Amino acid sequence: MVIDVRSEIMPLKKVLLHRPGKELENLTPDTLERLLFDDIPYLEVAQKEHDRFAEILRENGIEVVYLEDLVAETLDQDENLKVQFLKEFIDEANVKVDEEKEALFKLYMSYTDTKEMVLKTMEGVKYNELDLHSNDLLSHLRDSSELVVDPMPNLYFTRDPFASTQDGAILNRMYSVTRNRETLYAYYIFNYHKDYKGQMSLFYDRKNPFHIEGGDVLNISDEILAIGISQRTQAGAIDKVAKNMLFNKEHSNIKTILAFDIPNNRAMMHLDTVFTQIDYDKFSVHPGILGTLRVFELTRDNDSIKTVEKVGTLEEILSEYLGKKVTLIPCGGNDRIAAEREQWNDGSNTLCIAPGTVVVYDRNTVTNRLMREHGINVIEMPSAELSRGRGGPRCMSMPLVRERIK
Ligand SMILES: NC(=O)NCCC[C@H](N)C(=O)O
Repeated sequence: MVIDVRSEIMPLKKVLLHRPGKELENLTPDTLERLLFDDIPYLEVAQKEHDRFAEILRENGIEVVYLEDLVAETLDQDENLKVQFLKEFIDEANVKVDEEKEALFKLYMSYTDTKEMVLKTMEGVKYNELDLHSNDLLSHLRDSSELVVDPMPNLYFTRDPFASTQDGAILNRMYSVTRNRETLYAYYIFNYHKDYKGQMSLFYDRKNPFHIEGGDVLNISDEILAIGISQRTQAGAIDKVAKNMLFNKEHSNIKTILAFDIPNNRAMMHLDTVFTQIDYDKFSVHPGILGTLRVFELTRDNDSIKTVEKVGTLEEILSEYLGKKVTLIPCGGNDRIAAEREQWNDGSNTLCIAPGTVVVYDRNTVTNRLMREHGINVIEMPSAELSRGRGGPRCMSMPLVRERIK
């Protein structure tokens, strides 16, 4: 199977990453908020940190594949497909002038190496890179160093444009314009790459009206999917996923979807910024959600879906559905200042690569020590520059294959 993901913790065998590129250098102070960053990373160091992340994964027997490579392989299969992709990409890039669209197409097609072309689509384009000849008022007034196509700096957070689950993926419509453009890459891989086309299920469509993001989706077990109702994921999207997965015996064993109603704010933008599973019975959690939570249980009821509201603490709810008592390890411990500091720097956003083994940001020292005190094998990665994008190791990875629970 090209995709086989039925837990958050079983040994990770294959994972999708994107190495941060020049898109980070097209961030400017006045675009940070719109492009969802809190500062401008130092690209060379961010790349070194990301290379160490990939090296840690490979050292643990995990096959690392890069988004840019899969997209290039897809488009290299057929020149017409490359043209079709570029036309669709330019349409979704919000370019308003026909001459600029034609000049963009010419620029992208001028790349003889398809991977370089793909990286250029990710990086963003300035007017002074285009061969433009118009002599209208617009052309006289535009600043040639301005961007005609936005960069996509969030692409290294491969967790979000789609969510692997069962034998396929939830291919998302995303909350923001800047990130929704990212989902076109996965669309082309899943529908045209020779290894993926027809070899996997799609449980959501990027053209659906409601937004959902992969950071909100946790594979609690082969039969239970947890999805956050958050700043990034709407209830209507969860209803649609439920219809596509609870009545699809051939491709989905999911029997229950748990929709967690979490605070709608940037610090807790996805469910995986407030809790992640790190062992069979252990979770790293943000103390801010240790109180009573609203969770909705969606299950099949003959030909319809039954939705029941459950009220309880995260510990009670997870213990009930996992059928065992779970331990919640608070991010930053019991010190509120440390908890807020380390949650902001994604201390809860761990990537579990095997039961009890997690990759974490080195900067969250209190949380990392606490996890070790609970017997967790904590593998630290450098994070000073990568964390400026407000995502952690789980955000920066999308599992494609995990071993199944025996
Ligand atoms: N799963 C995640 O928590 N992803 C983090 C995404 C960070 C990115 N700057 C965003 O705001 O979407």
